[in-house]
Amino acid sequence: MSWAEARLLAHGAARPLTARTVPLRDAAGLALADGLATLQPLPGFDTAAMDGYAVSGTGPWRIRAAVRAGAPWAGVLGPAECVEISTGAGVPAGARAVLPLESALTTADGRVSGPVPPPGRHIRRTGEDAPAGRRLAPAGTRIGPALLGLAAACGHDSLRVRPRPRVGVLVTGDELEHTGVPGPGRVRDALGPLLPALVAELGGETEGVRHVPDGPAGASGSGLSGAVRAVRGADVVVVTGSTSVGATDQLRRLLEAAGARMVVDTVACRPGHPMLLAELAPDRWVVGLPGNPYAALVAARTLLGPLIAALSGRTLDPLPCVPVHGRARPAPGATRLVPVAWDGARARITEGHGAAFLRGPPWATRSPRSPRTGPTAVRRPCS
Ligand SMILES: Nc1nc2c(c(=O)[nH]1)N[C@H]1C(S)=C(S)[C@@H](COP(=O)(O)OP(=O)(O)OC[C@H]3O[C@@H](n4cnc5c(N)ncnc54)[C@H](O)[C@@H]3O)O[C@H]1N2
Ligand code: MOO
Repeated sequence: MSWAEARLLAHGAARPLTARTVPLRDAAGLALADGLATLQPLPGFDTAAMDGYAVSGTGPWRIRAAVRAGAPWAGVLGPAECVEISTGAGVPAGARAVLPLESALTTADGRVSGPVPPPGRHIRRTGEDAPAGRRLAPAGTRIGPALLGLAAACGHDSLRVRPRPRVGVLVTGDELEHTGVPGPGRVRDALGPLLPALVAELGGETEGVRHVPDGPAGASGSGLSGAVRAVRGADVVVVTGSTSVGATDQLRRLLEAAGARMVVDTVACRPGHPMLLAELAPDRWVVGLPGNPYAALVAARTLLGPLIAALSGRTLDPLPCVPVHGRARPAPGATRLVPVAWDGARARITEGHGAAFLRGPPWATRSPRSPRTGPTAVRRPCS
């Protein structure tokens, strides 16, 4: 299976989690379950955009009232009349424009004079940004700070969202140490710390990280199969370091014995090819990541990212197609996955990306511009 196909299959495998309604303060980072429509026109009334005078006809203008933000004035301006007005206040009926304070003079008889502003000057018209009912974001949009502000501006107190998929992490490997500098033949666990942060970045929530011995399940139910059963309440169980064909690599045997449905079983990419995705029971997913840390990272981006996006009701972003420079070993018949840092419109391969090493990946950066807004010559989506 090609790398591109594996990504799409992982995204296509799962249906979105059941939607729930949450207050705005709890919605950051989640995905909209429904489109976001505005409950009122934006802005909701003709609004002064400058401190000054809302004037009618030509001057000099007689001042009828002082209008402040939040306290509308119900009168109607006639010719040569004005109100003193604050930025953000409602512009009264009959006003043609706002004359800024800096352009206005007061005459000896207390009237206002100044250049006649063109119609509509410094007035934000009702619904100028969006009429009431307009859909401003589709279902599946990830809710960032600006979208929260927009939702509030539209009059919403809560949003229907998809909850964060819950991910249980099982780290296997009898050679692993979880603190300090490992002794001879021992290895420091890099994935226990890496995965919760990656899961959060991908839009999920880690239920817990458990360390599981390599040995098969004994009568006590210990071992990987017992550990997978013990992860309750998670939508996805991620297992690291048990994907190969060695004596201690039990994940495929365990899945087969449990009657799991394999969705992705080995991918034509380097590193990370032993990765897998299986449905253990309806709506319960297992992602197998290779033990080599960089291989695990790319495998998680290949399968876990799209799976979490699907469970969250989000679409998969198209991949940008850009010129890349730097050294990468070709992988005949497979996709070579390398960390890249953006270097203007090009991507530079960061050194130190062997399957077992994490020296290069921390320097990888996301695209500085969306593939949809960048110059098309260098950012056509890859097929
Ligand atoms: N006969 C074959 N052997 C291997 C093949 C193969 O096709 N045939 N594939 C190799 C590739 S590629 C990979 S990747 C690994 C995948 O193996 P596992 O997923 O079973 O992982 P392990 O064997 O347990 O570990 C591999 C390597 O990674 C280190 N490791 C494991 N977990 C961690 C961790 N949490 N933090 C840091 N390092 C970790 C472990 O010590 C090993 O060095 O299989 C190859 N073999
Ligand atoms: O392909 Mo393995 O996944 O070399 O680390």
